[in-house]
Amino acid sequence: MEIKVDQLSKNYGENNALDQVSLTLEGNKIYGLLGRNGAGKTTFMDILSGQILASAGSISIDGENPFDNQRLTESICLIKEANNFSPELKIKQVLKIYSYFYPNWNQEMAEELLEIFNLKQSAKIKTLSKGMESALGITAGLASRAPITVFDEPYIGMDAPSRKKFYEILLEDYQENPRTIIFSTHLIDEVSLMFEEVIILREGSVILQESAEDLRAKTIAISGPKDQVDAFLADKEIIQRNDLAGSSMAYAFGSRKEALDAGLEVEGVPVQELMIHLTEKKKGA
Ligand SMILES: Nc1ncnc2c1ncn2[C@@H]1O[C@H](COP(=O)(O)OP(=O)(O)OP(=O)(O)O)[C@@H](O)[C@H]1O
Repeated sequence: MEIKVDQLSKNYGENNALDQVSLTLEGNKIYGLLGRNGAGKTTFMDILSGQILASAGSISIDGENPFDNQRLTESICLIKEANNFSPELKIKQVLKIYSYFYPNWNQEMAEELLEIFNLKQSAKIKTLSKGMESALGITAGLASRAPITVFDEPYIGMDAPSRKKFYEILLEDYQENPRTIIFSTHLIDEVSLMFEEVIILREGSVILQESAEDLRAKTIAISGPKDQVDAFLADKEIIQRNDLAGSSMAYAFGSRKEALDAGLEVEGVPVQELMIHLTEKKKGA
C-alpha cells in the first residue's frame, strides 16, 4: 500500500508537532522512523493510522484518507508503547477482538508468540507487568499481519532477550509475509540493521529519507596517520573521530575510492553510529 504525505502539518497551539512534511512510502519495506524526543514521530504515526486529524496538508493510503476510514483501519495496526488494551480484558479476549478486526489475523502465530513470551491467555491485562504488556502488544501487532503495521516504541519494559526474540520473529515473518512495517525507536543500535529505509524527523520536519543501503554506501570509516586523515577530512562531514598518538580514525561522509586513493584504510561505518549522528545533529547544522 502506498502512503503519500503532502505538506502535512499538525499544530498544538503555537507548537508545530509536524511542519509541512512531505513523503512517499512505496510500501512492503521495513521503515525506521527516527528522531529525538518531541521530533513528531508519534504525531505522524497517529495521523497515519487515522487516530487524529492533521491541521493542514494531506495524507493518503492507496489514495484514501485514513481518518475514520473503516476500510483502511482494518489494514493498519498501530501498537503504541502502552495502553493498547483495556485493563479489564483477558489476553484471550484481546486476541479475539484482534481476530475480528484484522482480516489477515494469524491465531496460530499469536498463540506461539504468547508461549514464547510466557503469557497465559487467562491473564487479565491489568495484572501484567510493563514488559509483559509490551510483549502482548508485539504479539498482537505481528499476528495482525496488517498490510501496514506501525510499532511506536513497542517494547518498553521488555528485557534484552525478549527484544532479540521479537526482532528475530519479525524478520522471519516479514520474509514470508512482506508488508509495510514502520518502526519508531530510540534503541537505534539494536534495530538499525533491520531497516530498509530510514526517515529522520527533527523538530517536525523530515531531514532525511533514504535507503539504508544508500546510507551505507555514502559513509566510510577511515584510519591512517593523523596528517593524512586531517587532509582527507578537510572538506568532509565528520560523524565521529578519535585520535591516538600519531594516528587517527574517523567516520565520515565520503567515497571509499577517494579515501583509498588518499592512502587510508577504509571500512564501512556501523549503521547505528550514522543514525545516532544524524538524529543528534543540531538544526541548521
Ligand atoms: N496532545 C498534545 N497536546 C499538545 N502538544 C502535543 C500533543 N502531542 C504531542 N505534542 C507535542 O508535539 C511535539 C511532537 O510530539 P511527538 O509525541 O509526536 O514526538 P515524538 O517524536 O514521538 O517524541 P518521543 O520520542 O518523545 O516519543 C512535542 O513538542 C509534543 O510536546
